[in-house]
This record gives sequence, C-alpha cells and structure tokens, in this order.
Amino acid sequence: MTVSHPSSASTNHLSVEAVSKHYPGQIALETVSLHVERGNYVVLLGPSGSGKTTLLSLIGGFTLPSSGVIRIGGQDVTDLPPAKRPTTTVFQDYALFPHMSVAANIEFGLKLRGLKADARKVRVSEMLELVGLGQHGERSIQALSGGQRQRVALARALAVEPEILLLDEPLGALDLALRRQMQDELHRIQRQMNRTFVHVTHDQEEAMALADLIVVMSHGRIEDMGPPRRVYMRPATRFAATFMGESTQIEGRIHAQDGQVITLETQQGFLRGMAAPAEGAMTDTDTQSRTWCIGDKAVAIIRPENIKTTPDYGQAIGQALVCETVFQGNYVRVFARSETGQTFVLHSPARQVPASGDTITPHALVDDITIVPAQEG
Ligand SMILES: Nc1ncnc2c1ncn2[C@@H]1O[C@H](COP(=O)(O)OP(=O)(O)OP(=O)(O)O)[C@@H](O)[C@H]1O
Repeated sequence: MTVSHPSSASTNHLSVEAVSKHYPGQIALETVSLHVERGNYVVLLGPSGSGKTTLLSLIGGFTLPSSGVIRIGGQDVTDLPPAKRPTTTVFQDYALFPHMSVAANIEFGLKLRGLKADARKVRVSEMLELVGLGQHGERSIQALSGGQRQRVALARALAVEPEILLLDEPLGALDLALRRQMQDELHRIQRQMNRTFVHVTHDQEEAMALADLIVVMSHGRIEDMGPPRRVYMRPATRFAATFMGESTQIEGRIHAQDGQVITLETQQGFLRGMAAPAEGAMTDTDTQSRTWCIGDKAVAIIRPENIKTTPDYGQAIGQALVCETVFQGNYVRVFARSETGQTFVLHSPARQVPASGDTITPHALVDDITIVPAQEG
C-alpha cells in the first residue's frame, strides 16, 4: 500500500492541507486535504467544474489559494511561483514550440536551467528513448501526429527532473485507441522514473488504469479517495459509486447494524451489505466508519458483475422482469425492473442470457454490497 494517512503528513511527498480557492461568487475548492507519498500516481477524477484543474494549478503555482498550505517534500511552496517549484506541467494542448525541432523543444528547459551543452545532449537523447522517439529528434513538431506530440510534451516536462509531474487532461485530444496506448506508456514511464504524477481526467477507465490513488471530486470537494479497487468496490458516497461505473442502487432505511454489516429495509425486503468507509478512509481494510442511525435513509450499491441469478448465490435482492439485454462481446448487460419500479443491471454470461419478459431473482453476496448514506450525491 503506497498511500498514506493525514496523520503521517510529515513523511508525505505532496501535502495539500485544508486548501480552499474562492472566486467572487464562486467556490472552486472548499477545504481540500490530500497527502501523497513519493512515487505515487494520483488521478484527480470528476465531472466538469468539480475543481480538478484548480487543484492541479494550485499545486503547480499557477493559482494561489484563498487559504490553506501546500508542501512538497516537506517545504511550504504555497506562495512560490511555478518556476520556483519542483513541478512541471503537461497541458492538454501540449504547449510545444511549433517551429522548433523535437530535440530543441526538449532541450529548451534544460538551457534555461543552465545545463552545459554536453549534458543537455545526453539528457535529450535519454528522454527521446524514454518516450519512444529515439529516431525523431530532428523532426519538426508540425510533422508529428497527436500522440507523438504528446510524447514530446512528456519528454520536455520530465527532462528537467521535476519532483512532481502535473498532467492536465493529457490524453484528452487523442482518439480512443491512442488514448489507451498512451495510458500504457504513461504507466510504464511513471514506474520507470519513479516520480510522483498528478493527472487530471474525467474518464473513470483512464483513472482506474493509471492510478495508485484516485481522488473523486465534486463541487470543489473530495467525495472519496483511495486505491482504484477500493473506490470502485467499496465507494464512500453515492456520487463516487455512480461516477466510478454502472451499479444497481436500491434505496431503503437502516434497519440494524452489526459491526460493519448493515441490514437495509427496502421495498424488495431486507438486504445485508457492508458499511461504506468514511470519506477519506484510504485503504482496503480501513474500518474508519461513519455514524449510522436506525431509520436513516441509505442506498445499497451493487456492481453488475456481482449480481447473479443463481438461487444458492448469497442473498436474493429482489425479483424483476427482464426488459432489455445488450450484447457486449464476452458478456451481456441485462436490465430488469421489479413491480415496485426498482431497476437492476447485471452482467450475464453470453451463453445464459435471459429473454425479455423473463422473471429473474437477482442475488448478491453481502460483501459485494456497499451501503452508502442516501443524502450524498
Ligand atoms: N478564474 C476563475 N474565475 C471564476 N471561477 C473560476 C475560475 N476558475 C475556475 N472557476 C470555477 O471553479 C469551478 C471549478 O473549476 P475547474 O476548472 O477547477 O473544474 P474542473 O473539474 O477542472 O472542470 P473541467 O473538467 O471542465 O476542466 C468551476 O465552477 C469554475 O467555473
């Protein structure tokens, strides 16, 4: 486990401590805290306007916070300009010098930092190799594809050996196939360089593919943060659950609690699931929990791959009529609706697809159900 808790803030590589950013009539960020260890790949994930870019530009020094402190390697950088911070940024539009060669673009920042010509040459050639452009140093930027330009931008940002690389929607301009390919490249390069990366995206698949730590943001606040698996399987809030992918969501009221196991009373009957972690609980096993009261409104979240129609599988969570099936290749998405209007979405093996109009009884394991408070999201 590579993420850390706020209590170990002194050992963190990057610490964002109670940072807010207010504009006249607009709160872009509200009391955001984030602690990251060296070498982690952090992905800031959220819809448009959730505050991702604001947080990134506060870390990079392009924006100053209204309140709060930012530390890198223990040093307070809150008031330092971008050039004085140990960070570089890769922008979505690459921001390359179009009339310079690939090598000259990469060399530019090294010159500014006073590196001698020989050392610059070596570094440029290392960076070209790193991003797979070994043979393209003398080419003009205008002769490159979008993916190649993105590699140059990455090489240029990494050449100056930043402590933290900031990436603002770096793959946003690429088509889907190239995006997936560049994700693999980014992952490899980050592991090879062992640097801290902070990457902004609104694509949850991209976040899951890259992150050690996903930070789900909404309305200028952190809704949930943790390793991708934890945030996907055991989301802290309804918003995080919804943003991380498809789910069946069954509303009800808390009927009983036995440790982390909660019984929810729903229109389909009783169902048992696991209490959601408190927001900010960052590990898979973190039991730091919220306070639940009997009668509180809550929602059971179940991922489609965790719902089966096999009778002896866990507990029945309702009964429903199949209304639609969608072929997805190696599985079929099945949509069903109960008499009370509850919808279910589940993945069915391609060979055992129920037909429209069939009655099914969805089942799920207690451990595969997360109970989140209803009021959030
Ligand atoms: N300079 C500014 N002046 C006023 N409001 C701003 C300014 N910059 C950002 N905001 C507001 O702050 C909020 C957060 O913006 P931000 O750009 O950080 O969101 P985002 O999650 O990065 O969105 P996107 O994915 O669209 O880039 C938005 O409501 C935005 O309108």
